[in-house]
Amino acid sequence: MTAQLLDGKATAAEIRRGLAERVAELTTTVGRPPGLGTVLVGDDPGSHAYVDGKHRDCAQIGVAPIRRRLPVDATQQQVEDVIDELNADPACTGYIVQLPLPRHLDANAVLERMDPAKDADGLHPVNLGPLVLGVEAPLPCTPRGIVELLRRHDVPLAGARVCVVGRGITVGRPIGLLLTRRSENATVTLCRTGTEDLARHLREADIVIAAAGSPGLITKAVLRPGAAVLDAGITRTDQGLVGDVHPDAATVATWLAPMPGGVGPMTRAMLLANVVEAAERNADSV
Ligand SMILES: Nc1nc(=O)c2c([nH]1)NC[C@@H]1CN(c3ccc(C(=O)N[C@@H](CCC(=O)O)C(=O)O)cc3)C=[N+]21
Repeated sequence: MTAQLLDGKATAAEIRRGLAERVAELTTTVGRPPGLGTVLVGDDPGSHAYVDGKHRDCAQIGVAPIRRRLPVDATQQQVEDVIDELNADPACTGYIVQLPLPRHLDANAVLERMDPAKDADGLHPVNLGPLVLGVEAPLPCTPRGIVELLRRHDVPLAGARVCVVGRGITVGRPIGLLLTRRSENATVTLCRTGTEDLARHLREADIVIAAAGSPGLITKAVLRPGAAVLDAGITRTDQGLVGDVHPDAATVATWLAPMPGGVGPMTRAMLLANVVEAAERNADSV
């Protein structure tokens, strides 16, 4: 058996086509396109590549890119000045601060200074409250992308046993909150790589979401035959980017969202969706 592809690349392209139509309409009614800002501090090549990708996505659907770059030794004040500037800029509908920030900066203070209405990542503390409450607010992009990918491939969620590995703020922790909403009704076990008997939790799961940043962690040996497997892990090595899911997993899984081509493109599509939705909310309120 070889797993069917949860094709994030194709699904994201389809989502972008729908968003492009909404952007065209907004641009006409509002008189200017929605704008997505990125704040990049330092010169980490990986971060540069990700941010470039986000700007390419913007260009494809007619969203205006707003780039802000700061040197690796930027002060807290300099970064916060950029945040204040984007908060005040009416052309900037939403923006992200590319993480991680250099260690000398206080990332939480930077994120808290953002206007929550412009939080394209859905990671502002003010937007994490509604995530827990299940009321409307921008959703974290990777969890939203994972749910969208599963839905569009008719992978059943209601009653499914989901094992998440990784309890990070961008993926693991919030995906547990999304999947246990009434609209999804999954049963979620949230593990870390050090969870005792991790293999036992994994073997019980109908759906495995790997977000640990631990290359090759999920092998066929720890999977229930027929499980759906989504790789949200990404580690930069000398051999290139490596996911959390071992290639042999494809021989026992029914569904596989691979890295690359699975969760990553969906994350980027959801960033665009968050910006377009923010622009639509703004257009409705004037
Ligand atoms: N404020 C903030 N928001 C983020 O969303 C954020 C961040 N900081 N910091 C870094 C991580 C990482 N991340 C990725 C998104 C897409 C791909 C992606 O599209 N990957 C391609 C492959 C990329 C390649 O080949 O270079 C794929 O999986 O097919 C990867 C990584 C977003 N992040």
